Order: sequence, then C-alpha cells, then structure tokens
Amino acid sequence: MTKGIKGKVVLITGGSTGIGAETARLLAERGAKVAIAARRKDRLDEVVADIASSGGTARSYALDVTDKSAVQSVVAAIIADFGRLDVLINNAGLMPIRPMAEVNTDEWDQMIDVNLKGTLYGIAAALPGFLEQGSGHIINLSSVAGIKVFAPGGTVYSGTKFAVSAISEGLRHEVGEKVRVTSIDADFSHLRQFRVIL
Ligand SMILES: NC(=O)C1=CN([C@@H]2O[C@H](COP(=O)(O)OP(=O)(O)OC[C@H]3O[C@@H](n4cnc5c(N)ncnc54)[C@H](OP(=O)(O)O)[C@@H]3O)[C@@H](O)[C@H]2O)C=CC1
Ligand SMILES: CC(=O)[C@H](N)C(=O)O
Repeated sequence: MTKGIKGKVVLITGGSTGIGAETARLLAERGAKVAIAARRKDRLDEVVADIASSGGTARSYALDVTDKSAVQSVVAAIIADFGRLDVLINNAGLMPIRPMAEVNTDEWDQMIDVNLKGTLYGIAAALPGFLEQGSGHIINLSSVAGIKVFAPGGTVYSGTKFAVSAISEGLRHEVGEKVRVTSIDADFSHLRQFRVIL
C-alpha cells in the first residue's frame, strides 16, 4: 500500500452521524474515496451529498453491522463499485448508560451485537481480501472505556471496548506483517448522541 490517504478506498461503518460522518468528510477532503455504511440511508446520503458538493468522492451503503452476510455483501459491493478496498474503519457503536442492577439484557445484547460482533463481522469481510492483496488497514474504534472500566453505568459498554482492544492487539500479532491494525482509544467527543441518559 502506498503511503498517504489520497486515492485510498475507505469503508467507515456508522458513517451516518458523529465520529463516522466527520471522519468521512475529513478523509474525503484529503483525497480518499469514502464508502459510508449504516442503517439510516437518508442520513448517509446527506453526508455523501455534502462530500460531493465539496468535490470529494463518496458512496453510501445501507447496512446493519449485526447482519454478518450483509457486511460481506457491502464489502463486495464496494469492491465492485471502487475496484478495491484499502481501509476498514469499524466505527459503528452505541453506548447506552445504565446501572447493571437494572438488568437491561436487551441493551447488553445490542452492545455486544453492534460494538463487538459488528467489529468482528467487519474484520471477517475485509481481512481475506487484505491478506490476498498483501496490504490493508483495519481501524477499530475502542475507547478510554476499553482501558479503564467506565462504571457505574458503562460497565457492559466497557466490556465490549476491552474486547475490541484485545481483538485488535491479537489481530495485529497474527497479521501485522501484511495488514495494519489500529485500535483508537477515543476519549469523550462532543459528537456522541447519547441514546439513553440517566
Ligand atoms: N463519541 C465519543 O465520545 C466516543 C465514541 N467512541 C466510539 O466511537 C464510535 C462512534 O461513536 P459516536 O460517533 O459517538 O456515535 P453516534 O451515536 O454519533 O453514531 C453511531 C453510528 O453507528 C451507527 N450504528 C449504530 N448501530 C448500527 C448498526 N446496527 N449497524 C450499522 N451502523 C450502526 C449509527 O448509524 P445508524 O443509526 O444510521 O445505523 C451511527 O452512524 C463508537 O464505536 C463509539 O463507541 C469511543 C470513545 C469516545
Ligand atoms: C466512556 C466514554 O464516555 C468514552 N468517551 C466513550 O464514549 O467511549
């Protein structure tokens, strides 16, 4: 892979809002060809229109990252549309804040499905192609909550982010000679849209 982001094809999951959408705008401004994927196609299309009006290249793909075969299909569609994939940013994630004592197993499932399994499905869809082409970069959004447990309230969220950090480190050990693996321990961003606030 040549150095620099210009001309690279980058898939950003959770690109409809927040950090994903802003990253898409920034990378497109720097010359990347950006593919953004999330459930809300209308929001994705607004980001794509924004990028296009500034002269950048972007396409949107409706995607629920909890659907393993849909993640595979979107990666295949991006390769068909752009000719290749160079970078995967596993950004889709959610952080409902709630004490464990409330035992909201639906939210626990959601965080595990999106933050953890969604990240793994992204890796599963992109890694074989990256290994075959001998290059690629997988960037996983972890968190400071993946280093220090964010409790009370963010215990399960932290659990998913500890797992994302562990998987990133293990993946780097296993494939790091061919594929770059980065885990971003992001701190609080004003972009977060809190879905559940105590
Ligand atoms: N903001 C912060 O302070 C920090 C954030 N992070 C991490 O950064 C990432 C982005 O956070 P942030 O920008 O704040 O979050 P937002 O809530 O603003 O955006 C989350 C994105 O994920 C998408 N998403 C949620 N569920 C799914 C799903 N099932 N399939 C596909 N896409 C999905 C949403 O799109 P849609 O609803 O359209 O599907 C949206 O685009 C997360 O992984 C978060 O944990 C880490 C540390 C700090
Ligand atoms: C625990 C936090 O608020 C962290 N910044 C995150 O959003 O992951």
